[in-house]
Amino acid sequence: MTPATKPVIQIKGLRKSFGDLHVLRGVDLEVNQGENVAVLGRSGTGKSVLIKLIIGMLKPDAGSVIVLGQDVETLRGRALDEFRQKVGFSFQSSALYDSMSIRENLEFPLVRNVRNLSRADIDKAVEKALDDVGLSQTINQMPSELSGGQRKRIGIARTLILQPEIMLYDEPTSGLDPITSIEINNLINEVRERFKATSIIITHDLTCAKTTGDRVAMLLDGKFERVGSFEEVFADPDERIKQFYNYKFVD
Ligand SMILES: Nc1ncnc2c1ncn2[C@@H]1O[C@H](COP(=O)(O)OP(=O)(O)OP(=O)(O)O)[C@@H](O)[C@H]1O
Repeated sequence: MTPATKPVIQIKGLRKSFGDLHVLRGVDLEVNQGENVAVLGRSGTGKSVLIKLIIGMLKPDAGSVIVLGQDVETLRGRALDEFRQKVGFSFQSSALYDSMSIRENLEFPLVRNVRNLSRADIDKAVEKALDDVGLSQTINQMPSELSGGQRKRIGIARTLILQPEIMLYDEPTSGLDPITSIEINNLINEVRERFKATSIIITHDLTCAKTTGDRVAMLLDGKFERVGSFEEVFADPDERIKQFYNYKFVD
């Protein structure tokens, strides 16, 4: 197997229900090293549940999630902490601490997760992470002084600072105007190029899926009904796809 086709996320027969609500009904997906997969689905179809299963925040009812060769369900304690450092999760809300400066927001995951770092190491890592997302000038600002797009970038920088092997983006463009969305899409692609990271991008945004996804996986009725290039997934759309994605998108 060549490195280009090495699967780093392997999901098989994954099922998850909450009482009578059968959210995931047999999800299968393989994501290869260095690949960006965009997961599209309507609100409430289980995209966040899927992410939580991938990072071990939820347990599957059936099926398996193997990430970086480890069965996520079996990870506990320190092994789970180490695993979560390799899998960066960028929240929909950016989840910045409003009372902390941008510098302090970026230091936070480092200080919490990496032991024995010197002040100089921390400063260097923060400066590099900010430079990676093109926002060096914001280092001493507060989150409230930044635009929505800048906050999303800082959220991504805060995830990148731990140099994860996998990036999970939850709605990276939600609430942004089309131009700022394009900038975030470009950043997601740059992250793949520069860090050779493997990414799953959860989105409702067709432009985001088209721009960032090497492949697109369409979650419908608890399963990935269609997986392939954007063009393949939207060729010959059935009624369920047409109903929700019948609008124009930016190229
Ligand atoms: N811990 C939980 N307990 C009970 N029900 C839950 C739990 N987590 C999610 N659900 C339900 O599972 C369904 C899928 O939720 P999920 O958050 O994954 O949707 P989503 O596709 O991410 O939606 P959105 O695009 O709106 O964020 C929803 O009906 C939700 O209410």
